[in-house]
Amino acid sequence: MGRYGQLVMGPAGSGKSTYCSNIVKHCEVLRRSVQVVNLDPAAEHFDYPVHADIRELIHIDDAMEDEALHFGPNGGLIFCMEYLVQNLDWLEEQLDEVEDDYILFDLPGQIELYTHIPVMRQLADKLQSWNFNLCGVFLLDAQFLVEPSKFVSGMLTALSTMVSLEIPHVNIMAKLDLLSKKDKKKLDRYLDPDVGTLLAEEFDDTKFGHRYKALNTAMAAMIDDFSLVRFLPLDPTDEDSINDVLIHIDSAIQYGENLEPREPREPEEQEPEIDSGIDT
Ligand SMILES: Nc1nc2c(ncn2[C@@H]2O[C@H](COP(=O)(O)OP(=O)(O)OP(=O)(O)O)[C@@H](O)[C@H]2O)c(=O)[nH]1
Ligand SMILES: [Mg+2]
Repeated sequence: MGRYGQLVMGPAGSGKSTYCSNIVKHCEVLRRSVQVVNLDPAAEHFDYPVHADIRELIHIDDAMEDEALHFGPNGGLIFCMEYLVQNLDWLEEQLDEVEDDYILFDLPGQIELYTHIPVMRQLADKLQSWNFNLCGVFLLDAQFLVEPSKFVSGMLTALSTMVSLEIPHVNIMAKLDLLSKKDKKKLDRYLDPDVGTLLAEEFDDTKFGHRYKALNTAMAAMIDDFSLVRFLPLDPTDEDSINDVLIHIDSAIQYGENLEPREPREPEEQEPEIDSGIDT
């Protein structure tokens, strides 16, 4: 069996660690083995069993409390991630111990890490050289997506991450359970967006919109023409929704194509049926 990995990315608080924990719980029911590696040196709390933890290599406090470095929280985080990519043999050792190689990498939420500095690309390249089939999983909080201007800004962040990593990429609209009824009704427009129309509605009657109409039109055309960015909805209270997301990512990394058939469960231990979507 090959090695498979998800790089779980997204802005601060977008739900990355919760997503990892939900996928682990979901896979337990499916009897699928999935491990999580915490790569957030500033993490304080996560409720999944951790296979490896960057804080054993370097902790954000190491960078902030060091007399010579004196970093603040943001510079400290970048320092730690650069330290990680200079010491990737630590990660290689941790990963060598895993038997079933399907790993979720829970990453920090500082957006510069994905858009401005090369550490994520270096990490992804290294994992691929260790035979990982990788998928970038980019989470954005649904509450920050259901307005045209926020949507475009989120979309461009996701796009810039996708372009810089050059690996299969899935965008997720997370925390759907927190949307109001009114916002839920608007959801279809954002899941299958016509960016030009969205922007025109938001900006056409404003001074800004008038001045930057050409720019907005070009941006919308680029996103539409290339179908570059789509979001998958994720409602953690709905197992089908978690399953759909997982099937999508599995197919992006071709997981499941060479799997051995699994033994069926005894009837008494059967849990609620969830279609794994994988032909066994
Ligand atoms: N209702 C709801 N709350 C969520 C969901 N996902 C995350 N949360 C909450 O949002 C907050 C942030 O979630 P985390 O999973 O820690 O987010 P994160 O992206 O790992 O955050 P950082 O690592 O700090 O960047 C927590 O209070 C979670 O309980 C969701 O799908 N639904
Ligand atoms: Mg987290």
